[in-house]
Amino acid sequence: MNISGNKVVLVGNGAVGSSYAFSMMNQGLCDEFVIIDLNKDKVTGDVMDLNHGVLYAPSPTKIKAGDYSDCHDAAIVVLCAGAAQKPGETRLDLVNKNLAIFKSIVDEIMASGFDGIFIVATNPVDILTYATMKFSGLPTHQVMGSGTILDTARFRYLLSERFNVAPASIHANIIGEHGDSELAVWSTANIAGMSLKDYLEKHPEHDGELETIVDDVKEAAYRIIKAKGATFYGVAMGLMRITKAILNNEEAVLTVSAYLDGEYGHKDIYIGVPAIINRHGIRQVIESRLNDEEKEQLDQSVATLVQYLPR
Ligand SMILES: NC(=O)C1=CN([C@@H]2O[C@H](COP(=O)(O)OP(=O)(O)OC[C@H]3O[C@@H](n4cnc5c(N)ncnc54)[C@H](O)[C@@H]3O)[C@@H](O)[C@H]2O)C=CC1
Ligand SMILES: CC(=O)C(=O)O
Repeated sequence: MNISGNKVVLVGNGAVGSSYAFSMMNQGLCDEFVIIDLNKDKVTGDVMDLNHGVLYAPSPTKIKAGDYSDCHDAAIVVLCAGAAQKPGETRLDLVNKNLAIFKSIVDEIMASGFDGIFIVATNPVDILTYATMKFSGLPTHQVMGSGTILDTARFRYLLSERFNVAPASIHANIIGEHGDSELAVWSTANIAGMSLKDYLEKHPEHDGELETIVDDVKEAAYRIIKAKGATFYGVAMGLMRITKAILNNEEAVLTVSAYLDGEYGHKDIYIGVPAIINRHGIRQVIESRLNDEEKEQLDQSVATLVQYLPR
């Protein structure tokens, strides 16, 4: 596995990919950032535009247009290529179209000799992450998806608004499919070690508000797509956060789409769960304690995804 250098290659420079490129440049996280897309004019324009902002970034990134041969010495390849949902479509509706696109992209990347870490964002992300692992033949720890990193951020933002506590000080996760069957792990959610259940007993004015928060998380993408056609800033920050955890060898716990090999009672599936991320990719899936209702919901989410896996 290639764990030297910090070159990042982005494949898919649409709304999500270009927002990710901007957040990466803004944070100055890597020395070299290469962009690949079928739409070469858009890449040319974005590369110029991004480079014109580098002076004001905390440290300089060399940003350039590239092709698949650039992946050979990349530490990370981020996949944002493919079709996005139209209003009314679910993420799972995109599966056949995006699996076909991914087969050709992943084959080209592997032909370059790539041996780094894949981060997948394209939907349905859990299925495409599994497909990337299968198409690439890389070990499961070198392939991850953005999973529920965005849903967890939406959840913690909404909780922070409700309780007037910073999102970073709220410990609460959304797990499962990045999609309609995802679930909130309420049983372990806490603020400074105080469970949300205990917190609510002390703040009865918030009683009954929590279930609407989960609905708001699940509906967020549909509402944003209806309002402006696509969602991209939130996921771009989530992708940047995962990239940072890898490049800085952080051992950070993030809710990514990770391969389950018996954890939570499931095998041979990628799904959103908390996992420790470091320079080697996924070091370990964390098995949070779930209550019976949450376990049942996670089982349902796995059952939903299994039907779509390419076998
Ligand atoms: N995981 C998550 O949390 C989120 C995932 N998404 C997903 O990200 C994906 C991208 O969404 P957008 O950027 O909004 O779509 P977009 O349509 O703006 O961009 C897609 C890009 O992929 C490129 N592309 C298509 N086929 C290609 C190929 N064979 N090789 C290279 N480039 C190719 C297109 O030229 C285009 O630039 C969608 O599947 C969307 O559902 C979007 C938001 C959140
Ligand atoms: C589009 C999508 O997957 C999201 O915003 O959650």
